[in-house]
Amino acid sequence: MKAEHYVGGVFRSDGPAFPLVSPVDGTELGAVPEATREVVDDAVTAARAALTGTWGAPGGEPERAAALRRIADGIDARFAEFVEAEVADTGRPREFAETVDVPRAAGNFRAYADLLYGRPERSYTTPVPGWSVGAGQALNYTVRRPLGVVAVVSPWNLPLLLSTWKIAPALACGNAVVLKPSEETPSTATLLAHVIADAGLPDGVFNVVHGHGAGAAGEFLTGHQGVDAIAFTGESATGAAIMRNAADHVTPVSFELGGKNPALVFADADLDAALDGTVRSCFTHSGQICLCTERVYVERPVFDEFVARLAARARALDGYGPMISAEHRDKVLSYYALARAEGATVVAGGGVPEFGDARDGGFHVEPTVLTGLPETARAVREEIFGPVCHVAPFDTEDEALRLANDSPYGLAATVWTRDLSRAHRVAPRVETGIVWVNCWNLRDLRTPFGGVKASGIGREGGEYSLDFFSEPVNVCVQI
Ligand SMILES: NC(=O)C1=CN([C@@H]2O[C@H](COP(=O)(O)OP(=O)(O)OC[C@H]3O[C@@H](n4cnc5c(N)ncnc54)[C@H](O)[C@@H]3O)[C@@H](O)[C@H]2O)C=CC1
Ligand SMILES: O=C(O)/C=C/C=C(\O)C(=O)O
Repeated sequence: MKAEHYVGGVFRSDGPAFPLVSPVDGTELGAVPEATREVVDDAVTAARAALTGTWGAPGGEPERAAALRRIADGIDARFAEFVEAEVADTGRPREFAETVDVPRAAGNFRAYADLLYGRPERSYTTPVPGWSVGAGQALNYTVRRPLGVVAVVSPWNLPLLLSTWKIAPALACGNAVVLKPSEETPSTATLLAHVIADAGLPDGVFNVVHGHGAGAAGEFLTGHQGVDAIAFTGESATGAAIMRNAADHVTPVSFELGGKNPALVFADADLDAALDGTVRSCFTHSGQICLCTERVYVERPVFDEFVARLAARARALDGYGPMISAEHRDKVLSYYALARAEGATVVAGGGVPEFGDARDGGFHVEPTVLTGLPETARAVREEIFGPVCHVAPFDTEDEALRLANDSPYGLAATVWTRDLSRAHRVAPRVETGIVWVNCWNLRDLRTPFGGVKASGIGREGGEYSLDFFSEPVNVCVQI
């Protein structure tokens, strides 16, 4: 699929082009148009114009829910093309795109078509006070209206899943959307625009502009006066830059940012299950999921066994996929070097795999297990976003919690224990937005999703997204 902008119902490719590079073997896959300020202006103008139509009008829920279902059906109908595009752009295992990315994208639209009907609003009856005019009562009730034009800025790690996770609730609430996908992974966004065009949404309700972030399309969009809200997933430092840019227009933001996620493995855990879970949470998509574990704390009696078995599993991994770009591979490798310099023992991996085929031109790194670093080490504190974890021992529950919470981030944690009381005691004390007990990345789309501290602002999912993407308006009627 050739990457194109989609603006006001029209596909276009204006702006200088930049190359799209395969992370698997470094070959060029195609060219992507870089949206200029004019293209971004056109997209915001088209989105604003669409708001004057029927899309976000009161009572439009049935029409919007039907449209979201047509989009979901359209994704299903082009399933193979979406899989192809996501695999080519990201280099991820095909099975991951087939079982996670594409089904979940359709699922995001279906979930919000359903959720539109499940929203009770409260009403309050208030006595009219003596100092007011007349007597009797007033009835207060809340109506929800769309925010307006929503900018969605999405990352490269789960391009379709994460963009539709924001687009679906934004559209459900009657907003018009301008999507700026990552420059690294533009293809499924263009394909989605075709599906949305075929689903018959009014022109301008959904728009896509391609291009880079800082000093380019992302910055033009998030600083645009015509944008009423920003939903962003990506690096925490980028979130801070977007906030500064949005401050002039006091634009509300919903942020899903980075993490340095801890796993706590207690000695009473089912160690096989904890190992399986930790292999998944550290190495799925080569660690390029914001929910991935990078810090593992293991109770001392099982520490040596756990490290040995985790390292063996890491060494045996195959087909885990490359880093997204040469730049990101170099960043991850620089952390491997830094960890060594900081005194780490490299128990598994630590380098670049050799395949003896075309993949040697790609951006692969080895799954890596480290031990022996102090908690102050940069490799323990900073998000690496690669297939790497540091494993450290602990002796008490309080120590485990102290270690887990000593982080600028607070996105997701996993706790492995057979002790039910301990699980319920520990989970609320971990300073993250999500705590998984004896599992990882089990998702119910109605639950609050997001992080604390530098890991984000606000929550996505279910009614939390519907709340962000709509404005409550209180109507007070004297009766
Ligand atoms: N928490 C998460 O889900 C993710 C975290 N990351 C982290 O970010 C690091 C770098 O990856 P990137 O793709 O470069 O993440 P990023 O945060 O730079 O990019 C995410 C999106 O924001 C846009 N963007 C970048 N700078 C912008 C700006 N100043 N104004 C507006 N938009 C801007 C990008 O074009 C992209 O669409 C990774 O190494 C990882 O640490 C990356 C992807 C997802
Ligand atoms: O990696 C991220 O940024 C977020 C991942 C989110 C999911 O996997 C999810 O919503 O299920």
